Amino acid sequence: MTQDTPNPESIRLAGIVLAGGRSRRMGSDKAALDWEGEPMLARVVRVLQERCDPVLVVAGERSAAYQGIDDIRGRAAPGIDRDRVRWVTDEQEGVGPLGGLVAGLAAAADAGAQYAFVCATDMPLIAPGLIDELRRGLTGSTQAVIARDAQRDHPMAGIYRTDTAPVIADLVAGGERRMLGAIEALTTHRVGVSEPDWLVNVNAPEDLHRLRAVSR
Ligand SMILES: Nc1nc2c(ncn2[C@@H]2O[C@H](COP(=O)(O)OP(=O)(O)OP(=O)(O)O)[C@@H](O)[C@H]2O)c(=O)[nH]1
Repeated sequence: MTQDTPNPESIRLAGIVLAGGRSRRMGSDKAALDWEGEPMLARVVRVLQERCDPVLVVAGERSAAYQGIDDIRGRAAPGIDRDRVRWVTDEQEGVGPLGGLVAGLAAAADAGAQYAFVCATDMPLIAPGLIDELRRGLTGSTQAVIARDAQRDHPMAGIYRTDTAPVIADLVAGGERRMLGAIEALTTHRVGVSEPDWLVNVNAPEDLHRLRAVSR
């Protein structure tokens, strides 16, 4: 069956922010870390809301991020429309971001979205332009469009069809834990993005210090 290439401008995109995990290398909850005056999670949600509806924040109840998420839920976060944010809990704890991806895609499908832009909470330089460039890479048969830079593929920055949730759930059930495992199993298109900074993520305090120094 051939599928028509969707019109990139008319695709309704949900947003998924993977925000669980342990933040072991950082030593504190990455979602709650300050970036230019706001928690990183709040920043990422605010940027996604420029292109995605709803935005789904996915984390496990025991994850380090829960504190940060609760802070953002409880506090007035400027620029965020809280009615368009949903909070999704990992179905299975401890299987890492791939488990969060399954829960997020299933929730996005329930919300009526055919596609979802997926990213991580630890990407403080993310911008709507990244979503626009990925969206233009979608064709009818594409199950995932992910960003790549000169070094590598970035499955944490991609648009996924929401009907791939069961495929990825099967991978997780089979023991797969790598995000790359998902894109190897799907019909994936890679897009070289014009601004590699959009893809920068911070894992440890030194990453954050370095990025703050160069962003000044
Ligand atoms: N929903 C969900 N998100 C996760 C999970 N594990 C990691 N993430 C998110 O996926 C992104 C990349 O996570 P990693 O840096 O690989 O893992 P981490 O647990 O955050 O950090 P480390 O403990 O230092 O490995 C981050 O935005 C995390 O918040 C998980 O089990 N569930």
